[in-house]
Amino acid sequence: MKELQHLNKYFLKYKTHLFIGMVITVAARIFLLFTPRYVKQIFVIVEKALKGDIAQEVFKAELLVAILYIIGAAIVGSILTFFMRQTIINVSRYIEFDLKNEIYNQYQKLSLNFYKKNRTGDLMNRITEDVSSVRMYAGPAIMYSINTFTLFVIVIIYMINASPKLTLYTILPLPILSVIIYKLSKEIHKRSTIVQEYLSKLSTFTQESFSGISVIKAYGIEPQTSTNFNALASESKEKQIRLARVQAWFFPMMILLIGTSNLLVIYIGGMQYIDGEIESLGTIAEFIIYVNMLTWPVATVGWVTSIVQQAEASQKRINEFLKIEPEIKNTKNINTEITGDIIFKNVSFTYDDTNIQALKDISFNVKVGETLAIIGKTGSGKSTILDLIGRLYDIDKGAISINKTNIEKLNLINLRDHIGYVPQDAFLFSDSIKNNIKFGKEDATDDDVISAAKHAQVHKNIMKFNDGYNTVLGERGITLSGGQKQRVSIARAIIKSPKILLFDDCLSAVDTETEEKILKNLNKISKGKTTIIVSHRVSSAKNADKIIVLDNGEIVQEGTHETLINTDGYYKHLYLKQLSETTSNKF
Ligand SMILES: Nc1ncnc2c1ncn2[C@@H]1O[C@H](COP(=O)(O)OP(=O)(O)OP(=O)(O)O)[C@@H](O)[C@H]1O
Repeated sequence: MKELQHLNKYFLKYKTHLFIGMVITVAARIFLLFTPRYVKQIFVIVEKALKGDIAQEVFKAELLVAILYIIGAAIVGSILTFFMRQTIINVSRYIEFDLKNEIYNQYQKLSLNFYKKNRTGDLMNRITEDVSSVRMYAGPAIMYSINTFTLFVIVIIYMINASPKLTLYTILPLPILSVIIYKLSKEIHKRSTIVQEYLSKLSTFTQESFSGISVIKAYGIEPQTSTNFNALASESKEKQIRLARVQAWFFPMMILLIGTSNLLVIYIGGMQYIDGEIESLGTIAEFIIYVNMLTWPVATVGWVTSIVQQAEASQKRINEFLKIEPEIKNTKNINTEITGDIIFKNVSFTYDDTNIQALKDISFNVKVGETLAIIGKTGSGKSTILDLIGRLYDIDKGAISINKTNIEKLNLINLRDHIGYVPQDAFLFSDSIKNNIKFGKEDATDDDVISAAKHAQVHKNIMKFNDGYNTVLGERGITLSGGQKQRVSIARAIIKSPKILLFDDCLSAVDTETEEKILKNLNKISKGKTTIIVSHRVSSAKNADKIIVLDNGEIVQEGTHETLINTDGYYKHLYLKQLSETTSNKF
């Protein structure tokens, strides 16, 4: 129960609801317990009438009163049961909502490294499956526990009052029932966890197949994919059948044990009646109802125990994530002015998970209003530099400063707010084009959106769609071409009008003519801003104020386009190669 203490703050938050729920639960049980007592009463009245102890009119009147009591108590009890669920189960839904938000907010705070170390499925499971099983504890488990406790205490008092001996025999099989249900619930949970695992394997498999359907079709591997799917589905079916087998025992076991208790009541009660130990057959009827009333609550003791164990395990997994301190911490809460003067001083950086040293002793600076281009072979560390400016990772050695302040001392939110970043792999959300662009600036007007799209040279393409800017993009923006996606992503960065613009090879999918136009526009809008362009193309770099060439995490060349094309090295080689490609493309 240690892990579940995390929920105490929520129980405290909803204490009024919970208290009302508890009072209603107790009241509902009290009313429902009227039935057996009045059933007995009816037996007594009938017995008296049969013996001729009461007149016909009195008999009818007393019978009517008893029946009305039973009906009235059942109605009130049912209404209270409705409100019992409405209060306690609702509280569990509120707690579920709060907990999901708490986990989601924590996820948002955690750094990229966390996402690399944990699989998406696991992250999803904690916010869905684990929260669901915790909710079962916060709602049904608590409700059934109060229910069982109240019912048990009242019923046992009533039963002992009526016949202590009969009480003993009646409740004897109940603990056995509880233990059996506990064992069954545990087994059901074990098997249903396996079933869940298979269901998520199946959905991951199908999701991947649908996302990669073009590759599957292009390679003609549909039959192989179907065979793999069938194999997985058939394993999943086996697990489902194993689960159904153990679930099938649940009700037969309950019926068997209720039957045994009923038989004991009738047999022992009958013997006691013959021996004159109990006065009326009504007591036997009353006890039969008690036994049936007790069976489900007693069974729930086993069930609730298993729910609490599952919830404890789930909350433990949730707590593990909630306790993680974000690696990248915001050390300053007040905003610091950011103008975009960037200095890298002897920066080295190694990725934790791969142990790859991506940057080795890098030093450079970009002044406000300047454009820096970074050129280099694939894997040379270009994207890493951009990630470090946005403090997606903290560095091992050296210092990165903006406005002469170490970025670790800047307000993180403010820093990222001043950066317009266009990643290599443009990610668009399943939303309208307009909202995808506005993502960078929530309060942007339609005119701002259009202007950003024009600067990114994508306005004309957007206007060709029937719904224009309201065109909804499918999963990962499948209705757009690679180049269009890149340009929407550029518009998203431009609209923010940030102090620092970071472009990570984001013109790779557009033709050189469009690239030229975009670069010209960028030149206009980046006045007074710092721009860093990562590229494999000399055409993207040539107009930059400064160019650095990276190789294997080190700066191997540095200068302007003019100086670099006149110096032997990677840049000149690349320039000549791309120049000859352009020339040959013209013919
Ligand atoms: N998230 C990461 N985790 C671990 N290693 C990484 C990660 N990102 C990059 N690396 C490694 O760091 C090195 C530099 O990668 P980086 O992405 O910075 O290169 P790049 O020059 O941008 O390459 P490209 O031109 O192909 O985009 C590579 O060896 C890469 O494998």
